[in-house]
Amino acid sequence: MADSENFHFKNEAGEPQTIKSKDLVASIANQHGSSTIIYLEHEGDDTSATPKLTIAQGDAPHTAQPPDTSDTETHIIVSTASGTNKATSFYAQVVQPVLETLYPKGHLNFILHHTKSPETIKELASDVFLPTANAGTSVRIILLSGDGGIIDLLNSLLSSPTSKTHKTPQVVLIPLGTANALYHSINATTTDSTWGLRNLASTHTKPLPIFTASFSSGARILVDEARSEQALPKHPITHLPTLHGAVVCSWGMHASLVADSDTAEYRKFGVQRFQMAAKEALYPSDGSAPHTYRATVSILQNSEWTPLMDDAAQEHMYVLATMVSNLEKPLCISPASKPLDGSLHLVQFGPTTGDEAMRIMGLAYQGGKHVDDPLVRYESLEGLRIAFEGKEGEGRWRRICVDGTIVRLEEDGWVEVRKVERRVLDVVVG
Ligand SMILES: Nc1ncnc2c1ncn2[C@@H]1O[C@H](COP(=O)(O)OP(=O)(O)OP(=O)(O)O)[C@@H](O)[C@H]1O
Repeated sequence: MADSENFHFKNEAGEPQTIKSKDLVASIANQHGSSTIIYLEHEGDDTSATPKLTIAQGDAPHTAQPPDTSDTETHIIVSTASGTNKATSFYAQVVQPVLETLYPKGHLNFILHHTKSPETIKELASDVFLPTANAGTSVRIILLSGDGGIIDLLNSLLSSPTSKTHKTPQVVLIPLGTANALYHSINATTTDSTWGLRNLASTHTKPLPIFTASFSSGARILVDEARSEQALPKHPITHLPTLHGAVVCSWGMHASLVADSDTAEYRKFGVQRFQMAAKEALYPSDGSAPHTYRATVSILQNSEWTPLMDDAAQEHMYVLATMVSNLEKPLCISPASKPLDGSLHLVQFGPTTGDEAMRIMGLAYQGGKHVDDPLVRYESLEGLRIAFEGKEGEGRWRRICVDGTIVRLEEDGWVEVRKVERRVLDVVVG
């Protein structure tokens, strides 16, 4: 029997048991004619701590029927350096036993990959997943990573043309990164506390909406804690440096704090690293005011580009276009965005004091109340363009964030973001 909050079952001794429905991964029929109930137990209120997995036998209504996997090539990617390096132990302690239970025979054919470098996921996508999908085989990728893993998949899958027989690969997101914006946005309206494990038995998918960011020719990706630079992939037709994203493109305070906090030292602090870097940027050690960011920002609405404001008034602190509602589980950046709805929203505010910026961002952590603040501009759009036109001398103020990747532009550089209609990855949903 299931009520909305609790799931009831009888254990092997016939004793009644109750668990929270949100912790139930699946209740499935087993070969003994009874049920196998898979659920998680959380320690205290710390939702970031690895939960305890329980697999019980008993009598229960069935909530899932794991699909036949014989026609699908299933890959598991464990992104070993995501978040606080927990993906390896989470796979061994939680994901692997769940897969063995859901797919007693099928899991023997699943192909397991542990990442060895920042290139592993990109190489798998271009060398294995794309050719397999192009040959007309169904590919399902179980991805234990943060947003970076999805972006790596996306960009590599888009780097070569697809064939006539191509089948869009599916991805099951298991959130093992720092912010996990895409996962938390897809699940913003659900009460699922199973770290995406419930979707391991699901056959429902939705296309992942994406955007394209095109850059001026001198744009470079900053890597290795900004100690080195990399060229961006070039678009096959426009030949412009190009990145594809599914979460966010930002400049100003957001891009700076993502960039500044992407060091081994900061990463140890998990999701706190973003707020720590924000404080450093907003309260410079010399006591000066936070930086005023200067560039011409334009928005695309109803197929027309319009500057956000008069050129002389173009000063900013926060400029961000997003396809998701939540940048972190508690940080609702765009309350009007619904899961995988394909919308793009602008969040912008101008130069202000550190205290005011903290107040505005504090409202975002209260369910997205910042969008009602008079200082914040919030609207739906089809594209965003940021052109520096020599207005920012120092490179650190010309850093753009595309889903966590940091791109530094030239003094007269520019970036243009547009939604694109292309089906590259299907996300498995509940
Ligand atoms: N073994 C490894 N060595 C070096 N880099 C790795 C390794 N494994 C994964 N990476 C890279 O580390 C990055 C991890 O990014 P990911 O987004 O998954 O985690 P995160 O940044 O902690 O989370 P989020 O983006 O959700 O905040 C990816 O770019 C990935 O390619």
